[in-house]
Amino acid sequence: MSHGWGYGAANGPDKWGEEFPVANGPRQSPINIVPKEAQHDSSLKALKVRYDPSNAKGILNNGHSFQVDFVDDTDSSILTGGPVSGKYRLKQFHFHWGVSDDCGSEHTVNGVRFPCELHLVHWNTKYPSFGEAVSQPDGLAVIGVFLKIGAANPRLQKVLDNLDAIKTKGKQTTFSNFDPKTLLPGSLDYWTYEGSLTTPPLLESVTWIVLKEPISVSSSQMSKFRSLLFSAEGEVPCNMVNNYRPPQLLKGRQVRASFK
Ligand SMILES: CCc1c(F)c(F)c(S(N)(=O)=O)c(F)c1F
Ligand SMILES: [Zn+2]
Repeated sequence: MSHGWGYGAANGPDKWGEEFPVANGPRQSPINIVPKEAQHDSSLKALKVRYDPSNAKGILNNGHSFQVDFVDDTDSSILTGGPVSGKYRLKQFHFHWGVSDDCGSEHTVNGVRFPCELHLVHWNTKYPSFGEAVSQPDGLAVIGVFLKIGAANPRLQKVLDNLDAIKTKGKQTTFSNFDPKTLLPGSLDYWTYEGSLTTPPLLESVTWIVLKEPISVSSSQMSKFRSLLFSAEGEVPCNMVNNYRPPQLLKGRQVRASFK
């Protein structure tokens, strides 16, 4: 590709394989989840997340989404249990969304798309850093949470209130004292499978943990996501919408359920 990857016709998901051949690999993400084909695994543990709000550091428009970054130099914000062994440290969370409420999520359930999907990215502390972990088959664990149109979500609003300050690519601002646990639904029931990053470099290093229960978001809150720009200040404005990769082939993988 002559220019960086993105989500447009010229540089979008159908073109990523030209620069990142792993795009056609055996464990790519996202996938369509078919609950009836997901096997309940009674050996799966309950998901355990403990986050320290003081680890929240900043919020950044990275030109593909926006992310909230966390201090990850201690074990104070970690994921344990669930399908993983050991401790995984929270690095960042970000979202994927559509141009309208009928699309936007990366994972789908029985082919149903949600307007938005939250990803909480954690790395395995058996490795010295995120940078080392991201290329290892057991390097990352990402919790995926669907957002469904309903009542406005006041906890999500605390994040959206900061988007005016990061409208264009490369802009960032401080973001502190926030507990991402407040963005999780009441139930931590999950589906899990072995997959990849859903953006280039598409590394096959992610244990996916997709929560069954969505959280709510209002249509007007969705408009706030769509007010961001892919483009940098001074460039032709390009609305940050449809920053999702469509479902990829399962290629024989098993999806397990933590619940009956
Ligand atoms: C390399 C940084 C990064 C991403 F850019 C990203 F999009 C995802 S995703 N959508 O699979 O959750 C990650 F997990 C991740 F670690
Ligand atoms: Zn993501």
